[in-house]
Amino acid sequence: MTSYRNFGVVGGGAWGTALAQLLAADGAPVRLWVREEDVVAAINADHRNPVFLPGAALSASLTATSALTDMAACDALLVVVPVPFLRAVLAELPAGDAPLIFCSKGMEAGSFAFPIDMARELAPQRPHAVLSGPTFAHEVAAGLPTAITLAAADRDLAAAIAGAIARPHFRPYVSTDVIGAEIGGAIKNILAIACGIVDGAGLGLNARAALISRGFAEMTRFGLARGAQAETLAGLAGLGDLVLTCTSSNSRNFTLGQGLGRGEDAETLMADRRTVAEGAFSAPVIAAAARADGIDMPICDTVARLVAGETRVADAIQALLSRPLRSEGR
Ligand SMILES: NC(=O)c1ccc[n+]([C@@H]2O[C@H](COP(=O)([O-])OP(=O)(O)OC[C@H]3O[C@@H](n4cnc5c(N)ncnc54)[C@H](O)[C@@H]3O)[C@@H](O)[C@H]2O)c1
Ligand SMILES: O=P(O)(O)OC[C@H](O)CO
Repeated sequence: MTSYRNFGVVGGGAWGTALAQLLAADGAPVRLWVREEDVVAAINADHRNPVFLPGAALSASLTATSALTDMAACDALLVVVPVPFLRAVLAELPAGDAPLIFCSKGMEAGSFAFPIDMARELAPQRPHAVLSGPTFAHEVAAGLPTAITLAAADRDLAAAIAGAIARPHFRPYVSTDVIGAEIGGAIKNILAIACGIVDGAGLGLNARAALISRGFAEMTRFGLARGAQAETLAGLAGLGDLVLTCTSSNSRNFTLGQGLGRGEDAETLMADRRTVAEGAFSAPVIAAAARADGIDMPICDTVARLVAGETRVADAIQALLSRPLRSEGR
């Protein structure tokens, strides 16, 4: 079985930096591609990422570069670029056959592509995998216990990557259900915005539990229709991540929702921020994909309309609560 030792990480936001630190903590050399020159300089000089992961001390063996060509020497690449910018970065990656392990959570506007779909188009010669689950970056960087799904169509590839990135406190579970892992991560972000809205609007914990449960029903309908396995959606990359992000103000998606719930408008909340709330990008895309496929996803659709400023929170809640009664299995 191939063993991967020379990891590169593409994307120096909070999650890319935390994953690079995970792999470099034992002194292994890890190369991190970072778009922002000030962040490259801070990582190399001070071993810190003050913009995206303040507070985490980084190993000296983690070095940053702003040149994607420097990633050519790596034998596996973790790709951690937010989905709206992913296509452009993939197109600039140097050619090679090192596997790409996608760690971003979302669906691209227009194409309805998940990261793996973009990779099949732009880097078909490379093997592909997905890493997704309940993983706040600052906790992983701090070495707190974490479990995650590592999915690849080729089980041997998934097992080889899982073995190479596993650490005593970081436990990947192997799966071949790539689409399930991608769908779980993309949809939980949207539902975290919904739960933040409920929190910000002071609607109570019953409402939050109802949203998590009915939101999971939406994730399951969408996933099963696209060939995902129910056990993946009920696992770390689906329900596990849904519970984490829907219950914590450490989540950027949840805090965006809290602002919306307090009556602030989405444009103001998202202006000038350097971090991403992927759910705001994915909500209209998943809602449109579901509509096109005839899949009922009222919560995701409502989040999409709230983020677009097309409805007000009070009206949206009223509309959701006044839908016709139905069986729970639907
Ligand atoms: N932060 C977490 O705890 C966490 C955990 C798991 C998964 N994720 C996922 O990882 C992905 C990256 O999130 P993050 O938290 O690392 O990012 P972040 O919010 O910390 O930082 C934003 C990132 O976007 C990049 N960016 C901004 N504009 C860009 C452009 N035009 N072209 C290319 N890149 C651009 C920045 O360079 C930076 O890397 C997202 O899909 C997120 O859902 C995040
Ligand atoms: O801060 P969020 O909402 O992007 O969530 C971060 C991770 O996806 C949690 O698993």
